[in-house]
Amino acid sequence: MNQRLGPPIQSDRTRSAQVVSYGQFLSHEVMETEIPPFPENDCCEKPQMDNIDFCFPLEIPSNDNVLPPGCLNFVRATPRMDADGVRQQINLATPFVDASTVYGSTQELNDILRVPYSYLLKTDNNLLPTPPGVNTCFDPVIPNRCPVAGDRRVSESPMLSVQHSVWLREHNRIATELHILNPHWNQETVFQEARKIIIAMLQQITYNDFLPTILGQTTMERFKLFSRDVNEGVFDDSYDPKVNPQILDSVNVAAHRYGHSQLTNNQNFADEGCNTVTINYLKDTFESPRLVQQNNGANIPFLARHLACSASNKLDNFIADGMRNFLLRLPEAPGSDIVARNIQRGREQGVSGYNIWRKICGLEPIKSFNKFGEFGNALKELYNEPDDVDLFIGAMLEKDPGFNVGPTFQCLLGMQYQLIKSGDRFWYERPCEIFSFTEAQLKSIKKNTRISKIFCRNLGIHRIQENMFFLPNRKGNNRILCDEIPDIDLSLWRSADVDRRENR
Ligand code: HEM
Repeated sequence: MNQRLGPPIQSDRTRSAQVVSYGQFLSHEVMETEIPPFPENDCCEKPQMDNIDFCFPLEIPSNDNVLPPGCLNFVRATPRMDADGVRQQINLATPFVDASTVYGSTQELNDILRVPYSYLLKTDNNLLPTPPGVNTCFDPVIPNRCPVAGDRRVSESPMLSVQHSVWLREHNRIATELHILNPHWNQETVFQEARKIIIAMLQQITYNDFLPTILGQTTMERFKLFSRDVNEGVFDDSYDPKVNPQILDSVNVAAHRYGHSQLTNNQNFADEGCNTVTINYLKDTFESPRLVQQNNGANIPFLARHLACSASNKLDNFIADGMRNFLLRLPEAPGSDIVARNIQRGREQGVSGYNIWRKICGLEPIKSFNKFGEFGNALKELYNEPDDVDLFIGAMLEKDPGFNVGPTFQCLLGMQYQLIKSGDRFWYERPCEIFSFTEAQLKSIKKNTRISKIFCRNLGIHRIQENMFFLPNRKGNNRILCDEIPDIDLSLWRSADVDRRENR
């Protein structure tokens, strides 16, 4: 279907590749649908292919430009019945922005990731750890060492592995600083305080720097997503115990997948001057941790500069070739097609069509194919009625004057991020005697957290634009020395009893 909807490359003039990669990291932070593993489960093989509770294979038509005609494997999400006997799916990740990508969503994984009896997370030569016996590699042919992180999709793309690496290093850096500042704290206290700071930084960046680049100012304000402005006060108690913070199916199968359109075909290496020095193709780098691991991680600064310096693709209905024709082509061709998978995932989970969601969002349903503009005719050949149009397809065709996701996805994502903020009992701005930051600490987090500084501190880069989600050519966002970018003041975590002892 998506071959009918347009060319694959549409460069964004303002957003950087970091917007895309952080978006993927964030989507993994809040959701992972449980799906039985494949290729172990092949829905193109008899007899399971006829088991409609388990399999929903795709049929590739004979006129497909790339994929061979016939059956393409597609395994349905693991089912669970709800109290009303309706089939539902399981989210293996915690839905909150709580750094589960760094620390894991289960105690069992957290134990694997931590150095025993220490405040540190495990590393392998300062790279993501590769503990023996834990195999997360998807690629059975290329002899990679398999990195482990809080989310098992860590190696889906090299850019994603960079996001995981930067937060792992930041945890260990902060924990080491806290230990130096407070030598009397036990290891567990240091670990948990560092974790609390990491979660706060992720929440601060997500809700104040990242989401506005996708949803736009108006939607941010409409859903009360921004953190409280430090000029109006530091703490904010947004917690509502009545809120159900789970991830909506419509967000899982469609709205949060908007980022598939932003991916470019390249994940290059860039030098200190932002020049591309090596071209890496997306289609060759899925599930390939070796690109990040080579020469003890020497490629990481080159990948990090690519994220800062290169443009993302536009938020629209065009999808890069690597994603729609060569997706996860492991160990060999044929690959898969992300758009077909997104549509199929929506259908297997019974998610309502595009027009229903427009109505829920207070938008007029689209009653005629002509209203889809230049793509109306293509849709007319593919669907019987406008009401049949799948959510992902219809919403990705919407245009937004600010070049953000269109109004339907603004509504769904706005709603979702409001739910996981107001349903979070440990939200970083909450005033609470037991766990909250001090006023000075929280103020420093709010004023001085920058994803660019976190990259500088941990990935060996020396110049970067302050707002890494936008390209450096934007007015007021020129590349500057890392030292010029503000930083959280960790000395605010030195506990009073340490000061007292030193003043004796
Ligand atoms: C190279 C980069 C990427 C690759 C290889 C990739 C690949 C995939 C694949 C294979 C799936 C499962 C499809 C299915 O069977 O349902 C998926 C799901 C998903 N993707 Fe991506 N994706 C990438 C980037 C992104 C980005 C940039 C975003 C958003 C900003 C995103 C958001 C999602 C979401 C929300 C899901 C559903 C997750 C779940 O429920 O487990 N992805 N992606």
